[in-house]
Amino acid sequence: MQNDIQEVLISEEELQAKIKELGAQLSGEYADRNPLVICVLKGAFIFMADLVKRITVPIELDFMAVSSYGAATKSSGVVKIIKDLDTTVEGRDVLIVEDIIDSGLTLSHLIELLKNRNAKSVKVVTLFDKPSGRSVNMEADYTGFVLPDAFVVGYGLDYAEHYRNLPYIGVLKPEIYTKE
Ligand SMILES: O=P(O)(O)OC[C@H]1O[C@H](OP(=O)(O)OP(=O)(O)O)[C@H](O)[C@@H]1O
Ligand code: HPA
Repeated sequence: MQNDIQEVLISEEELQAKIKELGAQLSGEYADRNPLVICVLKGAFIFMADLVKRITVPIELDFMAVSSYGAATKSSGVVKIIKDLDTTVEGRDVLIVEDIIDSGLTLSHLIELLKNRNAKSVKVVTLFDKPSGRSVNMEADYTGFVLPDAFVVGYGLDYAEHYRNLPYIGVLKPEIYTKE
């Protein structure tokens, strides 16, 4: 698995230091608001677990599974909801936890959905942002790292469902996916 990685971009230690900072910022923003913190599965599962341990104020959690990449390195453009929330968002302060914003399609779809369901506020924290990939206008409220134009894996992010369990973020060797 490690042999398929061209370069480690962000180490485990750098990830944890940034997540601690984000947790402190969010604890300030959401004190006394009991936000509904929504994990966008599958990619954000590790970030969600590490982030909520760094939030020191009361929160509630929920999970949504969304997919648009399949076994590809470009978004299909069709955002499929595979698992919906268990909780109603009406009147709630909602914080979406994403692993990466690339084209922006997943988040623009989700934000519209949650606003249509009458959430009181919808904000986004993303660990990674790849601005070079954007096809729609989309900015997170809180961002961990800005990434270069490369397909990355690890720390929850996959290529064809593999590499999610790498503890760091790495650039995948292009020969792994050029047969697409
Ligand atoms: O900004 P975008 O171009 O929409 O890309 C970002 C989304 O793509 C990935 O999810 P994917 O659809 O691969 O599903 P997964 O989380 O199950 O891997 C990632 O986890 C984000 O949710
Ligand atoms: O660079 C990426 N890697 C893995 N999953 C992704 N989903 C959007 N961009 C990426």
